[in-house]
Order: sequence, then C-alpha cells, then structure tokens
Amino acid sequence: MAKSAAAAEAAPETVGQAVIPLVNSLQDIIARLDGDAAAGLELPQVAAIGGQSSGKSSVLEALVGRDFLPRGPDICTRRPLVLQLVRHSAPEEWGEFLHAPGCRFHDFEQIKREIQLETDKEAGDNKGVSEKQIRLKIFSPNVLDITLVDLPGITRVPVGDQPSDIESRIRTMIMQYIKHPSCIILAVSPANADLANSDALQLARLADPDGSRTIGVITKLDIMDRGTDARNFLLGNVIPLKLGYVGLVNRSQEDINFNRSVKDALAFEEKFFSTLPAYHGLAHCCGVPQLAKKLNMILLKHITDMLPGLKTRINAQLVAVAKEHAVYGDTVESAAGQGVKLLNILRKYCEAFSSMVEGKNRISTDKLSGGARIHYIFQSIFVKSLEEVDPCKSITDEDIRTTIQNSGGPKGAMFLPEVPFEILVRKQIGRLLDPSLQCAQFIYDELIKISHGCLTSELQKFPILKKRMSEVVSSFLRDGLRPAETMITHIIEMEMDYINTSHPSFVGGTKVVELAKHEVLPPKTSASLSVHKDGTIVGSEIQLTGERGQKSRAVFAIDANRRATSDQGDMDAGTSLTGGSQMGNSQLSGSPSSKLHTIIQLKEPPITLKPSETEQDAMEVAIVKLLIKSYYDVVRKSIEDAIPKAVMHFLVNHTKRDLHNFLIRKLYRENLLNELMRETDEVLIRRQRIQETLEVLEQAHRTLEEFPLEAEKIEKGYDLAGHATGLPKIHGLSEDSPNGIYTSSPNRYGVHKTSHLVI
Ligand SMILES: Nc1nc2c(ncn2[C@@H]2O[C@H](COP(=O)(O)OP(=O)(O)OP(=O)(O)O)[C@@H](O)[C@H]2O)c(=O)[nH]1
Repeated sequence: MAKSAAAAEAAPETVGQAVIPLVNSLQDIIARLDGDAAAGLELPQVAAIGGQSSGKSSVLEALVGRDFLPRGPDICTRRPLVLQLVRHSAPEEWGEFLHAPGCRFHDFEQIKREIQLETDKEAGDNKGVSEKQIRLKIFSPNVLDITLVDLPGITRVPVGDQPSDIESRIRTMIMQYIKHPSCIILAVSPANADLANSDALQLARLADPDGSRTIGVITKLDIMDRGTDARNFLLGNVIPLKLGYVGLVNRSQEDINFNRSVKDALAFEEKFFSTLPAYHGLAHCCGVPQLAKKLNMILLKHITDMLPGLKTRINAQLVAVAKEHAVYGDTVESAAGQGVKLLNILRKYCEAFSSMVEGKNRISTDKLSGGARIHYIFQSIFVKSLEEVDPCKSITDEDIRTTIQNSGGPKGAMFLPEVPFEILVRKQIGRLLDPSLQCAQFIYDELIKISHGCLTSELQKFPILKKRMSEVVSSFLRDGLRPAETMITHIIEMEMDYINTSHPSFVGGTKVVELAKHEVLPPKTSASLSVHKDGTIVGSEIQLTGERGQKSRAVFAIDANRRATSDQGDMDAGTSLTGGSQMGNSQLSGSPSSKLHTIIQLKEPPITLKPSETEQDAMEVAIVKLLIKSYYDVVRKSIEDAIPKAVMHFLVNHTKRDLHNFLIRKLYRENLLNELMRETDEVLIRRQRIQETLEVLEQAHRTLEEFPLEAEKIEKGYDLAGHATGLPKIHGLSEDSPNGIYTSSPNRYGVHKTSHLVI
C-alpha cells in the first residue's frame, strides 16, 4: 500500500486511535487512586503466558521493538512485569518505574538491570518467584499505547529457592491476571515442543473457555525439527482458536549473546517467512507486525465494549467521593464564618433531634426508632407492666386482718373501717413510684440515643465540637430528667395523700359487701360476681355500678370480742398487733373477788401477737381486698395517663423546645469558637486526600467525556473475523510501522494490502 493511501485511510481511524490513549490515561489515573477507589476498574491488558523459556519476554520485546527485558535459557521472569507503552511526540525514549517515580531510564540496558535488581530484591537471587508486580512505563514516539504483562513461566520442577508447590503457585498467579474478562491472553507456545500439549493453551482455556480473548502465539518456528512445520497449527487445524494464531521467529540465545539488533531480527523473521514454502500464503498469521495488528484490533473492540460500564463506575465513584468531599467542605478561616458554621451545625442538630422524635426523618423499615421507641416504652412497657400488677399480690390475708385490728385500737373495730383500706392501698400506690421513675429513665436513655444519632456527618470535621456538644446535650437531658422525676414523685404522692373513695369508678359501700359475701360465704347464692375495670360489678343475679358520694365505711359490725391468739411469738413485727389492739385482746381470767383468795396470775403477753381467724375475718379481708383492687385500678389508670404526660412535658418536649437555645448559650461564645471549630490533623489529611481523589476522578470523568465513543464507528473499520470488510484498519500501523510498534522499521510483507485475518 502506498503511503498516500495509508494516509487517506488514517482519517476514519482517528476515533479508534483515541481509544487506546484513553485507556492508558485512565490506567494512570486509576493507579493514583487507592485500592477502594480503583476496585472494579479493570482495564484491558495483554498478558503473555506460557511455559518457562517459551519466549514470552521475547514476544513482548519484539512488540515493543526494543531490547530491554531480561531473557535467557534459565528462568528470567520471576515477578509479573506490567509494561505500559506510552506513545508521545518528543523524539526521546525512556523508561520509568513506578517504584522510582520521576527517575527516567534512557538506557534500555539499565532498564534491564533495574528489572533484575528489583526482581532479586523481592524474590531473592536464587530463582525464587514473587507475585509482587514491577510496573514499568516506556515513553516513546515509536510505540502504540498498550499495556503488556510479562508473567513468570509455568514450571514443573522446583529449582533453587522455589517451593515444592511452585507449579501451582505460578498457575494461580497467572490465573489472577488472565481470569479477568478484560485481559487479552497471549498464549505463547514454543514450536519446538509438543504444541498439542501446550501449557499456555491449557491455562488460557481455563480462563477463557470460549476463546474470545486468547491469541495463540507460536515462537521458535526457526528451530523446529527438520521436516516439520507449524502450518497446520497456525491455521487452527490442531487446536482451533477464535482469534487464531500468529507464528514468530524471535532472537535466539546466540543472537542475544551477539547483540543482534531488533531491526536485524525483524529482517531475519521476514526473510524466514518469505522463503520457507511451508508458510507461504500465511502472511496474515506470521510475524511480529501481524501480532501487533491483531492485538490492537482486539484491544480496541474490547475497550469499546467495556467503556460504558467503566463510565458508570467512575461516575458512581465520583458521586460518592463528591459527597464525602462536601462533608469536609472548605476550611473556614474567619471568626464570623466559623460562627455562622457553628450556628448552622447547632440548628441542624436540633432539627434532626426533633425530626427523630417526631418520626419525620428517614424512616427505618427494620426496627423501631426515635419517637416510635418512646411510644413503645410508654405503652408496651410501662402501661403494660402496670396492667399486669396484681394489687393484692404482696398483701397477705393476715396482713389485712392485722391492719384492721390495729386500726381499731383498744376498742376493737366496730365497723369496717376505711383506715385499714387506706393504709394498705396507699402502700400499694407507693409501689407505683419505682416503675414510673424507671419509665422516665428509659425515655432519658432513648433521648441520649437519639442525640447520638443526630450528630451529623459534618461534625466529623470538628471532633472537639462534637465532644462538647455531646456533653452539653447530656447535661441538658440530665437536667430535664430531674424535674420529670420530681413531677412523677409528686403525682404518686398526691395519689397517696388523698384516697378519693368518691371517685366514680371506685366500687365501695354495700356493693363491695355483696361481692365479698359471694366470695366468702358458702355458696347459698350461686351468683358469681366480679368487678370490671370500669367499676361495674357483674354477676348473674346482681349488677351494681359505682356510686358517687357513697362512702365505703360502717357497713359491717365487727365482733368486739375478737380474740387474739397470744402464743405466736415468732411473727413478723410489721404485721403484728400493736398498742391498744394488744390491750383489747388481753385475756382476763377470774373475777375481782378471787383476789381475796389465791392470786390469779395473768399470762405475760408475748412480744408479738397475731389475730385469730373467723368467718367474719374472712369477710372483712375479702372486702378490703376488693376495695384495694377497685381503688388501685382507679389510680393505675390515672398514673398510666399522667406519667407519660409528665415525661413528655418535662423531658421530651422540653428538649425539643429548649435544647437549641441551651446549646447556643453554652457553645456559641467568641472565646470558644476557635477551639470548637478546630479541625484535627486527621481531618486535614483526610480532606486533602479526598480532594485529590476527587480531582483524579473528575479527570477520569472528563477524559471519558472527551472521547465520544461510538462503537459502531470504531468497529466499522475493523473486522476481527476478517471476511467481509477485507482490510482491517489498524491504528498506529502504517507503512512506516509494519510491526505496529516501532514506526521506524522497514516495510515487510505488505499485509495491509492482502491480509484477511482468519480468526
Ligand atoms: N531460536 C529462537 N530462540 C528463541 C525464540 N524466542 C525465544 N528464544 C530464546 O528462548 C529463550 C527464552 O526466551 P525468553 O523470551 O526469555 O522466554 P520466557 O518465556 O520469557 O522465559 P521465562 O520468563 O524465563 O519463562 C531465550 O534464550 C531466547 O533467546 C525464537 O523464536 N527462536
């Protein structure tokens, strides 16, 4: 093809030509991102795999067109070498290692030595192998932008410092590279070995079963057994490969020893294929230039396919990092600016607090949060546990009897007194104090939790402020808890102080006597009665309702001659008969006239006395119990209502109303501002890092946007199958760059004119 014709063809190729530099620039960008940011951003690479000394490094070197990789009959590649070729316009060429940034190696022999040194550094000097990469960039006006990876060769027998499982280790390492769908595999097999059993092809098939990204490379065609050739193999007749094979003749060890130039080697290769009849008509799959051409086409197709996904990923990362960046924002220098910022933070905090309590913030779907938890504590914990309490559970019948008698004093009780009932019910009301205080404590704990949840991400920047805010809010909540607790104590004390037996829901008077009769007396009447929660007495024969204004007293005469058992000295002092009751029950034996004769000795009263038990007693006990139950229900309802109100008023709503002012009063002070709004070094470093990451991602985003990718346009010029469109259009290849890499090489087979790629 004439030069002018090539130039004419170059025009529609510019879109495609732009893609490879894009990939390389993205690779640069991604290399600057940390692990997390770069995750999932695999870019196409070309990896050379194969058995040891199969010629992998030689193939890559030939593609680069320069002599710079350690090669030899022994194991040479012992660490993965990631080789990024960068085409630039300046005439000079140099290499740069990632481990020595900014250090340019103009001498390619020195690059080779640096690779060897770096290999030894990591893998020792006795044939050891390491999976740690060496990253090298070659800048040159004569290369195509492409990334190549030279991998250690598959070996079977461990030598030197190699571990016994060297084979599986190397296979695993190779798989790490070639398993990625974005990796293009150069499966290198030497022609002087059994091609059908090629390690490279076997491994490639594992990673790429449908062969859509594997190119078979057959080296050492020049040293095959006399009388044999690789024609059938190259044509894919032995092991078919979708992308086909390329046969190569690289420099032999002797050529290397005699410093034979790349140029001479290429000329030799060209001569080899043109003179050997076995390879006649196979120009499209013979020689380094054909390999470069094939590679570029595949690479382009590959890049085109994966770019939309890459764009999406970079955009997603950009959004995430931009969000984090917004949190860190810019440093605020002026005092006024800091003040505004602080006020903003405090306002947002209090708004978040109110929203959480009111349930207006992000609603969690898997667990109760914020205000809903407060409601739960009131209704499902506090109210429920009060409902479950049996008000008479802790009062024994004996306690009741003793209290009744004690309240009668020396006279004994004439009527059923309300005093014992009041004493006992007051005691029971007192028991409501603890759960009520506990309920307030629970709500306080919830508010503390909510307060932690409101610390906005913006506060990450100001750890001192965050800590101070936490302290101030805690002290505010503590201060709010105290009046709530005082109120609760008052509510309970009020209930204990005045037993309102006139309460409409309280069941007393004759009704309760009726009920008690039913409970205690033998079942003459079979009607069973009970007190409903609303104070209604329900029975099959009688139904009575609570009666306003009717007192519960004086309904039942009590036997004044009640006797106390006097010989129970071991009873609980708290429920034993005391004072007048003890006197009233003392036992007299004999009349005054008996004094004249023998002295009648009274038995000493024991320390503790217990009342006796009669049917009447049982009746009284039942009545008192019913009264307690009924009144306790009245009080319970009022407590269940009043306690949540007190807690809401003094603690929850008080916080919603006044926390903002309190925070401003405590924290918005000129002398505190500098301290509170100080960012830690950690924050400063983090901001810097995020800033950098953001810039990198923005650059990646711009880079992608600047390349309007129209896959169709690119693919129009390339036909990987090579059948329909005939001449494949190769970027970077011209009459002056027949090997596709080194543009100063001479023209060779005129593949542009004739070749149809058979893949
Ligand atoms: N005659 C001839 N020798 C070759 C050819 N390709 C490679 N060699 C020689 O084979 C030996 C091994 O080549 P390398 O390129 O180092 O092979 P490798 O696969 O990279 O080796 P390791 O990285 O050590 O596994 C060297 O001495 C090369 O000169 C070829 O096409 N013909």
